[in-house]
Amino acid sequence: MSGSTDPAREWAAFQYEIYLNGMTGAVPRLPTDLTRLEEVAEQRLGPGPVGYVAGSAGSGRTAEANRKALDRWQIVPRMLRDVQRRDLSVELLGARLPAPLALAPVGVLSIMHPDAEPAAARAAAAQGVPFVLSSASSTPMEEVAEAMGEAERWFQLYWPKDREVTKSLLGRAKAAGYTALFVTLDTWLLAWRPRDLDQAYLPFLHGVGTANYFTDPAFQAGLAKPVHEDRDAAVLHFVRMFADPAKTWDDLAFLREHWDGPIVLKGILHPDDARRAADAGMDGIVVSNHGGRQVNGSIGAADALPGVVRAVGDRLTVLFDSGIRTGDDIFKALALGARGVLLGRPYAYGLGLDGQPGVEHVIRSVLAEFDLTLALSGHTAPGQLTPDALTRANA
Ligand SMILES: Cc1cc2nc3c(=O)[nH]c(=O)nc-3n(C[C@H](O)[C@H](O)[C@H](O)COP(=O)(O)O)c2cc1C
Ligand SMILES: O=C(O)C(=O)c1ccccc1
Repeated sequence: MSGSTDPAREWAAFQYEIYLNGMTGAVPRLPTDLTRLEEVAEQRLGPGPVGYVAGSAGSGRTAEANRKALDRWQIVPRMLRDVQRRDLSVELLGARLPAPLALAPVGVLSIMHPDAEPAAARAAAAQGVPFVLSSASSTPMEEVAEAMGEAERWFQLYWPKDREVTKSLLGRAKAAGYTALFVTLDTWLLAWRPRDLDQAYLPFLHGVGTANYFTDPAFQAGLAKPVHEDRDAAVLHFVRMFADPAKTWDDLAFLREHWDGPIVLKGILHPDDARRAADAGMDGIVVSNHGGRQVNGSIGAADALPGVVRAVGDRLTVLFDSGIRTGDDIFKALALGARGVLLGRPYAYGLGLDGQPGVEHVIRSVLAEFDLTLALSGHTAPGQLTPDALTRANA
């Protein structure tokens, strides 16, 4: 998107582009109701990969709770408020963004499409939306950065056991132009995930998700033989050092020491943990339950949001993910106090179904829908949204 146009107008114009394409026979290849992406992905993509992405922890209660928590709220539109000109832009983590949206860190994207992270990152860059690169990406972080040009990029860390590897990953991320660091706190261990267990499908065992490590000098230093000479040993080493369940709040000082940009803790659900993040001098948090992929039976992320915002909303940047599927979901998360949202599975499906254009379709659709929801309910900017815009749905 060129910087000179009004982003909100451009997203609304996408609606007409879709009509026109439809009229000339160039029908959109992906659903415009983004809640249908999963069903289409299930039909068209391989059972292992789509099971990995769509799957969640245990019996799926948390993924379900995420949807219920958002559906419990309903928007109460207001009339006659001059919504002709809208400005969706926000300032987040030191960056001016065209909209309160970023693509969530999703590892192992090559299981969805051979173009993987660089394609998703290019799609994000084309829309001015930040891309959060997973440390478990299937492409080295430098290559993804290269694909993005000057566009805003953030790096997500799975915090390794080994300090040298941690320092090395942070140094590389900084050098490659990633500005903010997202540290994921809810995935020191992979949860009990029946779809993957039943299909015996784990991407690492297919050698996916190790790119940042296998290219890392500090990681390589811990191997008896080079990666290409003993790949199995390298994978085993990766699995052992990839995350560290022994970490505590005291360890955050180490990250502060080795990262001079904004640090965001991802996976906060309890107000006391949010306070601890603020006390530790963190710049932001993501209220998230990892899309329901970690603790089955846990609180729906949107149910956790108001309490966290009450506790720390004025002390650090509160972001939100888990369950966002549509533009009205973004509206609700912002009205409940989030300053921005991350989108997870929907863009992974877009990538799987149509590569970079598929991700662009998802971003443009969700933002067009958000812009229209904002306007049609009487608002012209994300900063105007408060809980007053919502009501609890009758059970
Ligand atoms: C296939 C898949 C891989 C993921 N990989 C990561 C990851 O590498 N790092 C991370 O912090 N979160 C990861 N997540 C969690 C997302 O960042 C995000 O929290 C979650 O997808 C949000 O929920 P949603 O999918 O309902 O939008 C992953 C999620 C999925 C579906
Ligand atoms: O699958 C996930 O949810 C996830 O976070 C992950 C963890 C390690 C590697 C790739 C993805």
